[in-house]
Amino acid sequence: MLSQVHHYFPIFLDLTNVKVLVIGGGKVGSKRASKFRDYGAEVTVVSLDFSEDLATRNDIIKVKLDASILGEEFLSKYDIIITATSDQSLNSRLCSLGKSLKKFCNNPTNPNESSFIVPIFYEDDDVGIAVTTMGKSSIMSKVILDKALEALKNDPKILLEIKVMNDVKSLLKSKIKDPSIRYNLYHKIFIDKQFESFINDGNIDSAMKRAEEIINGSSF
Ligand SMILES: C[C@@]1(CC(=O)O)c2cc3[nH]c(cc4nc(cc5[nH]c(cc(n2)[C@H]1CCC(=O)O)[C@@](C)(CC(=O)O)[C@@H]5CCC(=O)O)C(CC(=O)O)=C4CCC(=O)O)c(CCC(=O)O)c3CC(=O)O
Ligand SMILES: NC(=O)C1=CN([C@@H]2O[C@H](COP(=O)(O)OP(=O)(O)OC[C@H]3O[C@@H](n4cnc5c(N)ncnc54)[C@H](O)[C@@H]3O)[C@@H](O)[C@H]2O)C=CC1
Repeated sequence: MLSQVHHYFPIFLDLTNVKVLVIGGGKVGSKRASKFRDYGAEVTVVSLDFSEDLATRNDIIKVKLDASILGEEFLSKYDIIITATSDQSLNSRLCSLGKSLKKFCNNPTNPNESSFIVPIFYEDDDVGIAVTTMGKSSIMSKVILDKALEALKNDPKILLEIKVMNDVKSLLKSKIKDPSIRYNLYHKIFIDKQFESFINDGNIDSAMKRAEEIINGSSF
């Protein structure tokens, strides 16, 4: 797994109150600024000019400035820095300065310099799926994501089972104090044939009753 190639650890971040600086307010910068803002980050865009999309967003701070004058003091104020100007060497320099200040930096023009990649993703209240091809092709990442979503759509049982297994977890937490016993029972219920067959029939009430039966019947 750990070859010479740059590897990235996937995480799902809560961006509430996270301070994001986007440098460059063109096509790429606007899209990223909007996405990060939509997910709760406090976003500032520094650019020579701003796209129409950005101009209409009053929930994003815009600073009209030549980014080549930005230094440590300014960058220090942010948690995440995205360098999306049309000047590649400026992007590289600022991303590298950001990383030296222990900030997370994304340089969309050069994934090898980025501390994280912005993946193609889908997320709702139940499922999050993020795909990258390590910057090789965002088009192919989209193809992979669409295949995963199609597979989910064709198997509605999975979505039902996520809800049921979450209910089973709540039930276990209310009945059993020891986490290791809970964990074992959680798996026992999941692989139980009767439980599975109730889920296959969409019979949630019976599935939950069966789960309770297994919990009550276990010796703990
Ligand atoms: C490494 C990465 C940056 C990172 O670190 O985050 C990166 C890199 C590059 N993309 C390029 C091109 C395009 N990217 C898009 C779109 C998206 N690209 C995004 C992510 C990423 N792109 C990261 C890797 C993700 C992965 O591994 O899959 C998305 C998800 C997020 C977002 O941009 O907000 C967004 C999805 C929108 C959607 O479809 O839902 C389009 C289409 C469009 O804009 O409509 C095109 C034009 C067509 C094409 O060429 O594919 C180029 C060449 C630039 C040049 O020509 O100079 C580079 C640089 C290079 O390859 O050198
Ligand atoms: N990762 C990705 O998904 C993609 C990356 N790219 C790359 O991203 C970069 C930006 O692309 P676009 O947004 O399409 O370009 P664009 O031309 O739409 O926007 C560039 C922005 O940078 C700003 N800018 C330029 N020099 C500046 C400076 N010194 N100080 C402050 N702001 C400055 C401009 O004012 C402009 O708003 C390009 O290098 C391009 O190759 C392009 C397409 C997709």
